[in-house]
Amino acid sequence: MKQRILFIVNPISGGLNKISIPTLIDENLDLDKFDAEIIYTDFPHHAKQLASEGLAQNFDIVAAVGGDGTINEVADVLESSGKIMAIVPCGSGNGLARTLGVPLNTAKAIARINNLNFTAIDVGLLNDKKFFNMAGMGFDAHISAHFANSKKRGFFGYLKSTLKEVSSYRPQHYKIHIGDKKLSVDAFMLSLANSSQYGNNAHISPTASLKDGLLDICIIKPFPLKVFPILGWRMFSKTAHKSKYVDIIKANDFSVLRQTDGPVHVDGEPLNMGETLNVSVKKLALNIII
Ligand SMILES: Nc1ncnc2c1ncn2[C@@H]1O[C@H](COP(=O)(O)OP(=O)(O)OP(=O)(O)O)[C@@H](O)[C@H]1O
Repeated sequence: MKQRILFIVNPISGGLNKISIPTLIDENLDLDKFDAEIIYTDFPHHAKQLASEGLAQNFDIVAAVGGDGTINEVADVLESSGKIMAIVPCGSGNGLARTLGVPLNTAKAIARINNLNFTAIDVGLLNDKKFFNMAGMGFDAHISAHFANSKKRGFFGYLKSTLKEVSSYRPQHYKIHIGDKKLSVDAFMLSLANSSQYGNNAHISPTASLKDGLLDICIIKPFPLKVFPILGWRMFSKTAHKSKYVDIIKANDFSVLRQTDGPVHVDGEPLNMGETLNVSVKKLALNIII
C-alpha cells in the first residue's frame, strides 16, 4: 500500500521562489511508493493548522517545505504522534536540516524521502513553546524580532540586522537554576541549543546532540566589540566552545530568571515571554527523515 505524504509549502521562506516544487516532487518522489498532496501556507502560523488537518486526515508523512520556522510549526503537531516528518529545506538558515544532513538541494531532499530512513530527535520546551533546533534570549531574540519585521530574508538579511544592532545591544543579567545549582550571569545572549547551529553553519555549540536528551545552555558573556568578528569566525569554524567568552552547560530541566519580561525566540521565531522561563526536554519525541 502507498504511503500518503502531505507537503506543506511556505511560499515566503528563505526569499526563494517555490513555483517549481510540484514539478520537483513529480520528478523526484517515487510515485509507486507515495501518494503526494501539496498545500501552501497563506499566513504566519498556518503551517501548524495545516499539519493538524493532515494528521486528522491520517497522512503517514508530513513534509515541511521551508525554514526552521515552518519546521517548528509542523513538528509541533507531529511530535509524539508516531507519524514521520520530512524536511525540504527552503529557509534562510536551515539549521535543523543542515544538522541532520538533509541535502539543501530541493530535488535531492525530496529524493531522500523515498528510502523512508528516519530517526528520532529530542524536543525542547521553553515554557509551553516547543523547539527543535534552537531557542534563546538576549541578542539572538532581539535579532529575530528585528528580522521578522525586515523585508529582506536569507543569510544577508540576518547579517545586515546583526551588524546594525550589535554595537548598541546591552548584555542582560540572568539567574539559572539547574536542580540545586544556582548560577548568576551577565550575558550578551543565552542560547538553548538542541542542534549545534543557528543555521548557515553558524555553530554556537559544536558538541550539541539532537539525541542526548539534553540541551546545551550557551552563555555568551559580555565581550569587547572588537572580539565580535572573532566570535563569528569561531562559530563558522566550530570552535565557539573554546572561546573564553562562551560557557556551555548541558542540562535537561532548568529555569532561567530574567530581570524583565521581553523577547525570546524559538527556532528563530520571536515571541514575548515573562521573567521566568522553564526549560525541559522530551527525549527522542520527533520522528524525522534524514
Ligand atoms: N503565506 C505566508 N505569508 C507570510 N508569512 C508566512 C506565510 N507562511 C508562513 N509564514 C511565516 O514565515 C515565517 C518564516 O518562515 P521560515 O522560518 O520557514 O523561513 P525563514 O525564516 O526564511 O528560514 P529559517 O527559519 O531557516 O531562517 C514564519 O514565521 C511563518 O509563520
